[in-house]
Amino acid sequence: MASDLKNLSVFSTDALPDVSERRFAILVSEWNTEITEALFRGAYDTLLAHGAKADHIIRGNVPGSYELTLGAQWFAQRDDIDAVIALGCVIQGETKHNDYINHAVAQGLTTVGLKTGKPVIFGVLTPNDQQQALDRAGGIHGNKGDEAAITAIKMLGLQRQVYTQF
Ligand SMILES: Nc1c(NC[C@H](O)[C@H](O)[C@H](O)CO)[nH]c(=O)[nH]c1=O
Ligand SMILES: CC(=O)[C@@H](O)COP(=O)(O)O
Repeated sequence: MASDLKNLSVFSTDALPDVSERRFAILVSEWNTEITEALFRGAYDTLLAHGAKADHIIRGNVPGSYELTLGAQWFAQRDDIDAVIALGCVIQGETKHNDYINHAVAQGLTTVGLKTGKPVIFGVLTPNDQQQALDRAGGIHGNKGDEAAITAIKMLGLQRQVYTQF
């Protein structure tokens, strides 16, 4: 398997932009809270470690991952928010419910980003079981929250590059 024994959170942090004045919203789903709290800790700590200020990070909770989309839209529509990080964990159940949630959230977050022109980061785990979730929330495969934070920072850097005149 592609992810066997790999730390999926290994990423380059070379040439990250200055985000000391950037403002971030982190949305956290309340389903599978052991996992999503670990994702939040990873995202929050990674933002701070790479230049964001604690008072420039706002957290919002949503009941489940399906609600991440509307929560992301509310934050992304704020003039004082530059990027939104959406964190959740949707574990395969007995039915296809998880598929519907995952597809809705992926498409919904994409739409919010496109409509607002702001980075809206998909930090949602879609594991088959609890162990796969634990492995990606600070376990052997890293922390998806770390990755989501770095992704937000990198996209803000690209945004600045794109909209900076020659
Ligand atoms: N089963 C999981 C859910 N289900 C709840 C939905 O996200 C949603 O809140 C509900 O359908 C009402 O709209 N949510 C997760 O984040 N993770 C799950 O494993
Ligand atoms: C993944 C979920 O939505 C959770 O409610 C379990 O779903 P299921 O009813 O398919 O077991």
